[in-house]
Amino acid sequence: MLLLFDVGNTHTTIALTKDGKSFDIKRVSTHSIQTEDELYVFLKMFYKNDFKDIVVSSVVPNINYIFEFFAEKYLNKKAIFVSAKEYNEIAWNVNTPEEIGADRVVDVIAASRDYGKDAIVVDFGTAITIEVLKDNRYEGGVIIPGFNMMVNALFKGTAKLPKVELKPSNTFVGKDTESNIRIGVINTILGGIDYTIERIKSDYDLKSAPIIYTGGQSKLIREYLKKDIVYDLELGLRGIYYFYENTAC
Ligand SMILES: Nc1ncnc2c1ncn2[C@@H]1O[C@H](COP(=O)(O)OP(=O)(O)O)[C@@H](O)[C@H]1O
Ligand SMILES: CC(C)(COP(=O)(O)O)[C@@H](O)C(=O)NCCC(=O)O
Ligand SMILES: [K+]
Repeated sequence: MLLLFDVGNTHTTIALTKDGKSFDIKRVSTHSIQTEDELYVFLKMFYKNDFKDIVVSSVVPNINYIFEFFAEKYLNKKAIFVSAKEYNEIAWNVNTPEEIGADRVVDVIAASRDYGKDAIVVDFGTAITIEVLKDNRYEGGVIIPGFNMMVNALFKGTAKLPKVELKPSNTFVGKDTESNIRIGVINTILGGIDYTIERIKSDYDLKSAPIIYTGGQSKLIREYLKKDIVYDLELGLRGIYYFYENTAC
């Protein structure tokens, strides 16, 4: 069994898998991961199996050492970390491939493996990212503040605005402060993403490319997705598995 970690700035998704198709998933808050021994105790509560390898997609480098210590101490192995430069089935057509967040790398790997050589991926996490894949070439993308980040920014940056609960609104004109914020934080961003995707489609001739939404917060907007959008919550986990298959096997 393989143990996969998708370490995001808010949550870490832990997944046990044999085949990269089905996953036994647990979610922890990333800041709760403090030592390799605590991680071991936590994992033993949920998983009885032994782990063949651990594969980590991390965008929080200052806790990567915990996974290294865990792998050495409890598996007598080296933890495997996702990075663009080690995956050569995709051309990383950006200035500094080593700079691409591992979560974006695995989204792109899984998109190319499961949806074809062209795809547009939107990952709704702490930050929202858009990835452009054209002819199996990663052309780069977009980074947008996440919904919660924007609610917090308005709350911390003003005297009177409250921290509102995230709920999309089906109107574009708010009648009270909360709905004004919700429309500003969610509806305008979704509209901006739609506009950006239309521009990407015309600039890169990607008119028929699949549009894939993923990430913890995509659950929030699922009922607002247009019919031509694919909702794939396990995209990144499959990408970690494909990375392992391609680089460690
Ligand atoms: N099941 C959920 N329902 C609603 N919001 C969620 C859910 N899971 C995560 N979130 C929110 O989405 C944001 C980040 O989601 P997540 O994908 O876990 O982020 P990251 O990968 O950046 O750690 C956080 O603000 C978190 O509170
Ligand atoms: C943009 C991100 C913060 C998103 O991470 P997340 O919201 O999943 O925590 C992450 O992909 C990252 O740190 N990227 C590095 C910069 C780049 O990809 O260009
Ligand atoms: K993410």
